[in-house]
Amino acid sequence: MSDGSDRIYAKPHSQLAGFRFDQQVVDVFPDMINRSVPGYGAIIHGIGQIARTQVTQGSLVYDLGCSLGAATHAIRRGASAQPDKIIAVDLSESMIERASAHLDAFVNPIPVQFVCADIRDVEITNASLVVLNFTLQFLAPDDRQALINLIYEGLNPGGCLIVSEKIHFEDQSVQSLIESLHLDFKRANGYSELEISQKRSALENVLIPDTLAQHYQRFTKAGFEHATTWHQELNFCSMVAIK
Ligand SMILES: C[S@@+](CC[C@H](N)C(=O)[O-])C[C@H]1O[C@@H](n2cnc3c(N)ncnc32)[C@H](O)[C@@H]1O
Ligand SMILES: O=C(O)C(=O)C[C@]1(C(=O)O)C=C[C@@H](O)C=C1
Repeated sequence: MSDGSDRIYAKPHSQLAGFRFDQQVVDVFPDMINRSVPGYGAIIHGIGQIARTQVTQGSLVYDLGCSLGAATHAIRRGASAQPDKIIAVDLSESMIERASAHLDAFVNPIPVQFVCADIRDVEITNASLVVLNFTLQFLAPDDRQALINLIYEGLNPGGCLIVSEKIHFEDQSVQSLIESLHLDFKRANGYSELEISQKRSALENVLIPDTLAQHYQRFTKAGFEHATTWHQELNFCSMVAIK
């Protein structure tokens, strides 16, 4: 039985498979993401604050790639208007199972519908807020623009999209400096060199980061006229685009 601490890569793996959001990741996910992503807690808190003004009466809210629903619960706590519901989508059955099982522990009048599906197949409509919190980076790069276009079309006027991502820097010196600071962050959170290097290999070709410029170009191409980065810590940032 797991105590919730992430030791997935603590022992040498003879064959390293690509990273997957399976049951063993579900069992340690909160610990893993907090120890791996600088600013994760602040971003979840900020999503709740953005929800306070952005979520509108009778609209729909989408949490795409919801994992265990951390952003969903922040939105429920933060929203000051009553949306129809939050549609929280994830492709991992294990994630959706665990998120659904724990829903009743969070008492709140805003209904949540957990859906196990590919976010590329979800119909987005009447949306006041759409969240992609560290999800877009796992989609094939060629599929990213089409998803942002669909989200733009499904947002109500004034509606907003939050995209949090691991980012890559075009400038090699900046990339190496920030990357080494991120490795220090992981070490300071108790990950060994073996854990860090095995996780890095597992994420190769699975998590493909864009540059900030690529994100902004994508927003503009979809039709968004307003976008900014509202949070950044090292190579992890959160952007907001408003229709
Ligand atoms: C880093 S986690 C997201 C964390 C979560 N949003 C949070 O705030 O805690 C990425 C999630 O995206 C999901 N995912 C990746 N590709 C997906 C896709 N094509 N459709 C639906 N979910 C996807 C994974 O299963 C995983 O649970
Ligand atoms: O880039 C890394 O080293 C990570 O561990 C990042 C990351 C992410 O951004 O989603 C990858 C997988 C886990 O979900 C937790 C964190």
